[in-house]
Amino acid sequence: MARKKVQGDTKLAASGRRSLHAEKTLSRVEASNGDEVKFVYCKVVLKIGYLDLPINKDVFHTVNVLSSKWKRQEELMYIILYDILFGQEALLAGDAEKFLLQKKDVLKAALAKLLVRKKVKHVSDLTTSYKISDLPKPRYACINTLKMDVESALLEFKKQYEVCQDAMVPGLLIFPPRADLHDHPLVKSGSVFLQGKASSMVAVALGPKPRWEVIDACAAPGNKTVHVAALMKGNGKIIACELNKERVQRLKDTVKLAGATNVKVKHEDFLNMSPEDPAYSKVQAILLDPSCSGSGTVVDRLDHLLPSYTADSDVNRLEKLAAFQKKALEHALSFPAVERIVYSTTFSSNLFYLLLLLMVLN
Ligand SMILES: C[S@@+](CC[C@H](N)C(=O)[O-])C[C@H]1O[C@@H](n2cnc3c(N)ncnc32)[C@H](O)[C@@H]1O
Repeated sequence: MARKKVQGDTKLAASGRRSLHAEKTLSRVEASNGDEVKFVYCKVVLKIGYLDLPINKDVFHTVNVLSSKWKRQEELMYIILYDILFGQEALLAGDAEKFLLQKKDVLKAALAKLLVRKKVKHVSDLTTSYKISDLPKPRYACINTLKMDVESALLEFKKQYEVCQDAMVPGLLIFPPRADLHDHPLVKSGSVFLQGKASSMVAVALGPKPRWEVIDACAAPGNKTVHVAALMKGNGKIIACELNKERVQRLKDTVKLAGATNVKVKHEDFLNMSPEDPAYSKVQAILLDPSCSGSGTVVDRLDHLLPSYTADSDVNRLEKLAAFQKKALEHALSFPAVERIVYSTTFSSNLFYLLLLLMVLN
């Protein structure tokens, strides 16, 4: 069996801000390892740095250059604006980049005005002048299309909330920041799952076809498992693997509540699932959402305020997690029929990101 190797593009994962621009601009990356060319297409899907966002918003607000066409792609505009204002490399030119590049001088002038208005000299001072807590965060909920269609869910929610559909993730609804949906009947019945935008992109990025066999390698509590099941319209087969006994029960409960009958829950260490086992010979896709530091959500977690927190314990934990993630990714790559892997994790640099890599293998 040929062993697939991640080549070259792992640096995308680590290259921070530039890589975040890759979503719309990187279409094909080839990496050669002698006679093995395995990693042909890679896409970094999510990319909003919380700290840059308010600056970019203020700049756009000041210059008002976005036509309605570009407003519909606002997130992409923020990323390109980031590159124009703070990037160090030449931009790859698509239509969106060309459009904003024409406004480069106006945008830079707006940033200069913002510095004056905020009474700071440098952009780094500007960044710290924004408080994360000042950013209103919308609430998201993902419709379980195994139980309910999007229109019916919208009709129901609109009785109570101002709600709209997300432009990027089908079936994802956006609610106002303070909407509390935990006790909503549609949530209780498993027709809707409370899942943030980043998490909701994972199954969509995997893009499973209804007849596929899929492994969800680190599955509990199972929100992504049931999202994959819904995208497969309840057909095909999902093997949902979970190591932790208590969490296996949670996973089973989620699957049952969602009515996802094509999911087989396995209480096992993913690393012990043998790629040579005939039971997995037809597995075409793997969703890999391994335990991670959550550092990409550090602003919400506030771990550093815990009495047990020390910088050393954090480093130790990160090293262990990183070693596990590497093993798990290598293991996923060793399944013979796998064509697609989505690897999802959070990481932090001086900004905060969730990283989602889609690997299409041949
Ligand atoms: C980030 S959570 C997964 C979240 C899940 N994908 C979801 O969206 O609901 C990671 C899970 O992987 C499990 N896990 C950790 N190591 C594992 C291993 N070696 N094999 C299988 N599961 C593992 C953890 O117990 C945890 O439940």
